Amino acid sequence: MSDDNPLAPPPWLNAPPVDPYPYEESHDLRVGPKLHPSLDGLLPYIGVWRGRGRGGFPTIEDFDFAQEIRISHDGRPFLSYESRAWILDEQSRPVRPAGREVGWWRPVLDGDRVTDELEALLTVPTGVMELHIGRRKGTQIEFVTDAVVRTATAKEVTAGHRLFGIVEGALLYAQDMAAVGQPLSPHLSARLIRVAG
Ligand code: HEM
Repeated sequence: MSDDNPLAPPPWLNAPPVDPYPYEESHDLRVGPKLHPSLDGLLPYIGVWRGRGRGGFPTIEDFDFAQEIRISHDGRPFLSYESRAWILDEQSRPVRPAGREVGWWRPVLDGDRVTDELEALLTVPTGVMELHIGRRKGTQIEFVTDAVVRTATAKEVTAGHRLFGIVEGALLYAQDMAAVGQPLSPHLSARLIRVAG
């Protein structure tokens, strides 16, 4: 790189172009890379899920929403978590896009031993990042925030609690938050069924 102009063409610019990202990512255990053994306990979550839920908070009106969650892996010891939700009217028609979230679920290892603990890093586009500590009992996972970081313009979220479970093949969760001066209170609960994977 040139010292005086950081945008000057670098000497390696003439190297051949690179192919598209060469590694597979999968939400379907029948295809793609081999699942990392540390993810065996989280295997029931891998897939694409779609369903509906109900939301509210002491400061807002209750609402109905639909949601898609994609939980995938690339062979390494973490899961990718992506969620998109939209508000529904009384006839279950889409009203507007709502919460989005991306993040990572990371099983905690003790040497080679997989523990029942996991770490989650989650980011929403409204300026909030949450670090969670999760504990898995069977297929049920309880996440509690360890830290919440916010941009200067974000709503004041100070804590979160989420319970995930797989019940009769469906993904169920309940999410509480402490925000805008309110103590930990329910914000969302939903039931999603597997649509792929
Ligand atoms: C399925 C995903 C979600 C849906 C459907 C959803 C929906 C909503 C709705 C409809 C509101 C009322 C204000 C508005 O209309 O925008 C709201 C407010 C809010 N949500 Fe969510 N949300 C979701 C996820 C989240 C997550 C992951 C967080 C955590 C950071 C969060 C934090 C908040 C906060 C802080 C408020 C403001 C409350 C207030 O100002 O009184 N939401 N949400």
